[in-house]
Amino acid sequence: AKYKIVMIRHGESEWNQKNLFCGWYDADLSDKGREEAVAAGKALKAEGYQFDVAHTSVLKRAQITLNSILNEIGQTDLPVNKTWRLNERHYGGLTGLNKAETAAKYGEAQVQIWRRSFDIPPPAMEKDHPYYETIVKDARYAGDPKPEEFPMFESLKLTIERTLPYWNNVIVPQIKEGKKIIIAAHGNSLRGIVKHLDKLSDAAIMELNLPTGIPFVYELDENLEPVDSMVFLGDEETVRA
Ligand SMILES: O=C1c2ccccc2C(=O)c2c1cc(NS(=O)(=O)c1ccccc1O)c(O)c2O
Repeated sequence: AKYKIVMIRHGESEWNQKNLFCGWYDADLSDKGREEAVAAGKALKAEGYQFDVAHTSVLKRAQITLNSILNEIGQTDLPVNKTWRLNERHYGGLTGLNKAETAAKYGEAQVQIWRRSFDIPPPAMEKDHPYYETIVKDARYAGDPKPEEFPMFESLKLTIERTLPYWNNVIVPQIKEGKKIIIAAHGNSLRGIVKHLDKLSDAAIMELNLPTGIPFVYELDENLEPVDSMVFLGDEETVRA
């Protein structure tokens, strides 16, 4: 195929481990997540991968995953682009809640509605939310997104709508220049790219749960149409809901 691009969902975070909605909260990787990241680097090294540029989110769980990989393949000097557009979906007022708290606060029926919907957002993160200041005032965002654009909640639809402009305007031109690219991001931002590449329906993309810490490769033709979709390196465990 004309082009190849590698993507990876970050390793398990400390909040994944506790089954908390994480979203834009900057949780660290768990020990397991760090091990996953190192294993991913080793798998890429074993296949001889080298890159010209990396793209990741502004959240440390994706950045540390990427750094582990670059360390394993001996490319710690690689240019890395960090953007909020590759961040995880923003879970609004649910940020920091676990399953029991969510069901207790909103009821099981509402949870099932949210769980199955593509465009119904969670409740907004209000100013009195425990993590409002930590997230909204974080210096890493400094005006991007603009204050009037800064999300306080996202549906999967909204997440995909803010990820794809970065794919189309930044990553695609680099692919066409022949750059070898790795993207280290999050379950829902990667869903946006996968949905776009494979022309998946809203229902189909909601069925797709990318495993943490396993690199996958897309081979694209000259029109950036997939020749090979989502080929996992190492032991594949594609999780389908
Ligand atoms: O409540 C939600 C939800 C609410 C608002 C937007 C999106 C989602 C969503 O995508 C989701 C949910 C629950 C569960 N499962 S759960 O009910 O077991 C659950 C609830 C709370 C925290 C973690 C859990 O695993 C999921 O697997 C989801 O994908």
